[in-house]
Amino acid sequence: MGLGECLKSQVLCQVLISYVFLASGLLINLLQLCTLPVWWLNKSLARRINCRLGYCISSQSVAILDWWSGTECTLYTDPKMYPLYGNENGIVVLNHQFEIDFMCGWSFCDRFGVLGSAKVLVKKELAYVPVIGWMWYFLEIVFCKRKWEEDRITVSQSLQKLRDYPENFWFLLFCEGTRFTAKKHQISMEVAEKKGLPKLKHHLLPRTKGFWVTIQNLRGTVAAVYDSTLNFRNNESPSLSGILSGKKYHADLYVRRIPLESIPEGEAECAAWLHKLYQEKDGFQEQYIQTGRYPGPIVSTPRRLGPLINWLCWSALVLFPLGAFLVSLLSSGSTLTILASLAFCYGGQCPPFKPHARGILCHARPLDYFVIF
Ligand SMILES: CC/C=C\C/C=C\C/C=C\C/C=C\C/C=C\C/C=C\CCC(=O)SCCNC(=O)CCNC(=O)[C@H](O)C(C)(C)COP(=O)(O)OP(=O)(O)OC[C@H]1O[C@@H](n2cnc3c(N)ncnc32)[C@H](O)[C@@H]1OP(=O)(O)O
Ligand SMILES: CCCCCCCCCCCCCCCCCC(=O)OC[C@@H](O)COP(=O)(O)O
Repeated sequence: MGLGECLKSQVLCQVLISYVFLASGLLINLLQLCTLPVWWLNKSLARRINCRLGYCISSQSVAILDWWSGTECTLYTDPKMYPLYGNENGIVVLNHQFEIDFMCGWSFCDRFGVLGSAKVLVKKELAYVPVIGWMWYFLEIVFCKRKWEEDRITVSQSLQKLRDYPENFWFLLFCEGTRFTAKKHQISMEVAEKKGLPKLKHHLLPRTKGFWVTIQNLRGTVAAVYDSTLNFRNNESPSLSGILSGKKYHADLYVRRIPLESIPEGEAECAAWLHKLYQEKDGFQEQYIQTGRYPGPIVSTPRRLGPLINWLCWSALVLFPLGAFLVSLLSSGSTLTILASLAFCYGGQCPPFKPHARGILCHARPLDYFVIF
């Protein structure tokens, strides 16, 4: 094991990364709160400031993925479409199978300059999570309760507000509505059978209402749907704890750009269109599993330095007071205080976290609970 790998596997490093994320995140949440008066004076300026502040938080997860773990994210797409990515608004339809799928999504957002403004239709529970949830509130993320009677009004209202958003954005939709597990797959295929729809092997049956309401409300604002299918090489089962301990994964993302005009307007037609899209996505996954490749060429999208620089700056800012505190603690000379501090630092160390299947958390260390939501 090299020095780098040895360092990355240290629990202390993972604790420090988490400390930087939480301390700087809360500080940024506070700065976001301070932008409230700006909303009344100049809404567009407030939104732009919040995009930058949001970037400071979400790019830390990109830095950990791209630079700390060294995970490679490869893009398969039509090179002719490449210049459009990041220069127009898009609705991203992504499969929801991996614990770190959103981190790979964020990494691609960064590579195309839309990380700060990235949007998602997310379950309401996440709005209350400090740092990420509070950041999302200021970024006008769309929350849903997964109760259509309530969502049809609130989701539409939130989407309408994005019509005059001052920056290009990608709006992410996990149409499956929940992360893939074997049990959920079995139930959803029973629903497919009842509805007379073809069975899917690698996806859950998509929920169509969120997609339809998004298309309906963002027509004229968004140029295209980016149909995106993600998988990992060599049957890797990536996890956040793996990323934190510096494990390198290999993500492959296949993106097709579908102009919004080609998507039907009526609810039933739009739903049928989405079901057909998921049947095609299922075919792409099958091809990937059989051949290790998606169709089409690979386009180079190198990781960017921005997230690393941002991460180093925030680390310096929040680690300095922590270092000063520890020095003053050590110089106090109280053996009891020093022993208590050491016990606190290492007390959270449990046996390694092992997911027994993709996406299922079965034995988590304290830090893993952060993403169990
Ligand atoms: C170039 C590079 C390109 C791309 C880069 C990639 C990405 C980057 C982009 C952006 C990144 C930004 C941010 C990412 C950061 C973090 C995000 C992380 C995680 C978020 C995870 C979530 O929160 S997912 C959960 C929330 N989202 C959703 O639920 C969306 C999908 N759901 C819907 O659309 C729903 O319809 C709804 C929520 C709007 C309403 O739900 P409800 O349940 O009330 O209604 P439904 O219509 O869905 O349900 C009733 C119908 O469903 C049928 N049914 C019943 N059981 C099932 C079943 N098991 N499976 C399928 N269908 C079922 C039932 O029969 C009803 O059918 P009807 O025919 O009667 O309608
Ligand atoms: C404390 C550790 C910090 C270390 C720094 C690393 C940065 C990591 C950033 C973490 C950001 C967390 C974003 C929350 C995303 C949650 C994804 C999620 O919630 O997926 C599950 C849902 O789809 C389905 O939920 P269910 O249908 O099971 O209900």
